[in-house]
Amino acid sequence: MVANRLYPFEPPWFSRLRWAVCAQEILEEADKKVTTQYFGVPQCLKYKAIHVADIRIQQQADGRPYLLARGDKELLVLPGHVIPELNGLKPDILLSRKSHAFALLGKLTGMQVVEKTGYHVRMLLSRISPALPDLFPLMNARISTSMELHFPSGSSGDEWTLMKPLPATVRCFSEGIALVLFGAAMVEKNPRLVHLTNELTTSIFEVAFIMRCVPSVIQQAVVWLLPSKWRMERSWRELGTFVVPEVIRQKELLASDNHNHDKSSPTSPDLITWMVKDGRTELERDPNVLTTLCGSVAAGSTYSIANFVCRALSDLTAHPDVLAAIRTELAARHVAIKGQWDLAALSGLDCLESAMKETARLAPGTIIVYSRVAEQDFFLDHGRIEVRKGQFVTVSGPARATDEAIFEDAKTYKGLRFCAEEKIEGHRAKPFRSVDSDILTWGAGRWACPGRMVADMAAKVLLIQLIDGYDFRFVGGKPIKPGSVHEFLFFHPDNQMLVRRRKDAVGIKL
Ligand code: HEM
Repeated sequence: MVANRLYPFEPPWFSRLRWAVCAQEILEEADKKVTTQYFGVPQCLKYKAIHVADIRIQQQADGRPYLLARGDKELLVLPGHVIPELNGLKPDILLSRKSHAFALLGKLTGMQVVEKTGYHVRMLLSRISPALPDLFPLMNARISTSMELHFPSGSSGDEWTLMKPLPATVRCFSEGIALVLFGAAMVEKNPRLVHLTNELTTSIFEVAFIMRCVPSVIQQAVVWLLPSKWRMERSWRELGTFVVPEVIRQKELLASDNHNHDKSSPTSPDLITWMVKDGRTELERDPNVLTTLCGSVAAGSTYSIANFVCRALSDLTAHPDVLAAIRTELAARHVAIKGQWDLAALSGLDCLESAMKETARLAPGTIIVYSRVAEQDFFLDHGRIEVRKGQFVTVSGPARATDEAIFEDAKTYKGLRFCAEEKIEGHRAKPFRSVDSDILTWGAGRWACPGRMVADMAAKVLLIQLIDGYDFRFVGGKPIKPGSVHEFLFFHPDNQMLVRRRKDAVGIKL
């Protein structure tokens, strides 16, 4: 028996639709630690008055694996405690790329090449993350200027302004991500790149989210009925008109520099420049492949950070005590560093780091994490779990992140839980940017998010200035719940909040 399948020969499309609208409830029910259980109709289906029989699934004992019908694939949901064992498996046994390309419908969204290469991932880890001290002032300037533009201006104490935080933060992070992808010179020369990567990302997600509801056999035809597919194709082509000539130009330049034996680091520490410089194989030097890799990094980054920052702001608005503690901490740091904020000054903010972890723990970007495909048969957990070649495996994020054995009062938001006196040492040793297989913000193992250092820096640049400079309030005092589609949780782009300049801001300018 399989979770989210009502009867053995149920057409997979029904599982697809249920998963698209009720993934959270389906996973939560399947995670319940019982041996055999009836699962009632998910609450959201009840509201929509769809009559389906009770879902009966066989669930093994506490912490044991189970099968989940997502509609497009049957996933083996593994217990979180096997993550260290999975981390030890070599890439010829367990691979992440295939499952990422599959989940975001690489064939339809134009990102299929990420199944063949992890070059962009390697570059983010080995070249971009170490270059963050150089990128910091440039990224900071772009994000901060955009913040001034898209958040309410005016003197402190002004009337509240009703605004949509997600589109505003997406604009800020598009500036930062464009810089990481293309470098300052290219973005200044072609400001259109900022909006273009944003448009591309939006249409990629629209195509993927809608087409995940359509049976696989007709996807290739049906996708062309979507306006977002046409928009996406246009954006990919336009992106190519910027990236391809730049790659060719840099390759020619490099060829002449190599001739002069120039082995120095490039002057601009951006993804394109590094990919051109380090590319060894045909694939890694192909301008069209590099265009796709830049587009797929944009897709994986901008909305992830924007969603996270909006969720964090919303959590802090709902918990003024946590917000006050962070403001006090920021004011103290501001005085200690005499207002000179650099990359080092963003670290060691215990309260802020704790609140960031808590938001990521309770409102992750996706409820299933550590998604991989088995390339060979193997056994786990002392031979108790058998995984067959070709099997898609995953881990339930909420089952791990809200496990009472790991987190006390696990389902309750406690923004300062990680910096409590008895936890502070562990907290400082594992700041927000660290891979943590209890919270799973970044996944885990060798394929944990390669953009986590960039995300940590960019999120703090915006969060610190927003927390110090603005007051936030819910419309009608009603807290905002995360939206969800398939396994993805998000802050809805149409969500509104009331925002105004803060009277007693200490004036942090990064
Ligand atoms: C708060 C923001 C972000 C969150 C929560 C997040 C989370 C994640 C997670 C959970 C994964 C899957 C890891 C796994 O399978 O174990 C992932 C993959 C990835 N992330 Fe992020 N991410 C964020 C920001 C970024 C940024 C800023 C970048 C780039 C600059 C980025 C680039 C990527 C890429 C390229 C992958 C795919 C890795 C692969 O194919 O192996 N992410 N991210």
